[in-house]
Amino acid sequence: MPHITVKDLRFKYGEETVLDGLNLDIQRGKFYSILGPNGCGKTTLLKNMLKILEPNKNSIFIEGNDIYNLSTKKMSRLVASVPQDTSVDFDFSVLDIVLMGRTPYLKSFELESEKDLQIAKEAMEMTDTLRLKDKSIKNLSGGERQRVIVARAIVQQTNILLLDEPISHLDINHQVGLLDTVAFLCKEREITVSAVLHDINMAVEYSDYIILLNEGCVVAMGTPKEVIKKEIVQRVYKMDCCVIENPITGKPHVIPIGKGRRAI
Ligand SMILES: Nc1ncnc2c1ncn2[C@@H]1O[C@H](COP(=O)(O)OP(=O)(O)OP(=O)(O)O)[C@@H](O)[C@H]1O
Repeated sequence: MPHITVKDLRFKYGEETVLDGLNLDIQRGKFYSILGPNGCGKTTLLKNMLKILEPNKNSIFIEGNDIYNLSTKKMSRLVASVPQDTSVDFDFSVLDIVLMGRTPYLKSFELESEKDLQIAKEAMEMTDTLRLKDKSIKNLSGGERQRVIVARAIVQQTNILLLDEPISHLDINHQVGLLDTVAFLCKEREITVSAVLHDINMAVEYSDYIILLNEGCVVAMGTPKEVIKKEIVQRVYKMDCCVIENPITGKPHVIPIGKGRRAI
C-alpha cells in the first residue's frame, strides 16, 4: 500500500481552480520533490496534505486512512512540516521552538523530559543549530531560522515530512547539508519526504522521484531521468534550456539558456 495516496484531488480558492484532479501514490521511505512554475499549486497541494486547507472527503489517504477523518493531534503524530514562511512572532528561544515539536507527545502542562531534550539536541546537531539554542528566534537570519524550523519538524518524529522550499534561504553549504540530513532520515529511518523545491538540479540529485506540476495538474511523475528531459522542462517552464548528464552522478543536469547567455 502507498504511504500517501492522493485521489482526484481538486481544490479551489473561491472560483479559481488551483488543483484540478491530482492523483499520486507516494511510497514509504522515498524522497519526492515537487517541482513546477510559480503559482502552479505546489504549496496548495502540501497544505491539503497537512489539512491546513480542508481537502475533500476521499481525496487524501495516509496509510489507507482518509485524512478528512483524522484529528489535528493524530495528524501531528503522522506528519511534520516546514512551511514556506518560517517567520515567528513570539520571542522564544531556539531551544523552546525546537521543543515545540514534542508537543504532540506531551499531556497538557506536562514538561519535556530528558529524552525530549536529547531528541531536540540530536535534531539541532543535524541542522547545525545547536550553537544557536539560547538565542531568540527573532534574532536569527532567514537561513538560521529555516534550519531551526527543520529541527522542530525532525523532533516531531513522524514518518512523513512535508517541506515547502526548505532550502530557499540557505547558502550552498547548508543547502547540501540540509538535503543530506533529509535524505539520511529518508533512507535510514524510512521517513517519507515530499519537498517543494525550485532548484531542479538539487531535486534531481536528492530525489527518488519527481512530481512535476503545471497549472494544477501532474505533468510528469517518475525518476529524475524519466521526468527531467529537455522538451518537458522547456514546455513547463516556458524557457530555453539544455539538459546534460552530470559528469559526477550521471543524472540529468539542467542548464537554463537566458536571452543574455552567449554560446562560447
Ligand atoms: N489564499 C489564497 N487565496 C486565493 N488564491 C490563492 C491563495 N493562495 C494561493 N492562491 C493562488 O493559488 C495559486 C497556486 O498557489 P500556490 O501557492 O499553491 O503555488 P505554488 O506552486 O506553491 O507557487 P510558488 O512557486 O510561487 O510558491 C496561485 O495562482 C495563487 O495566486
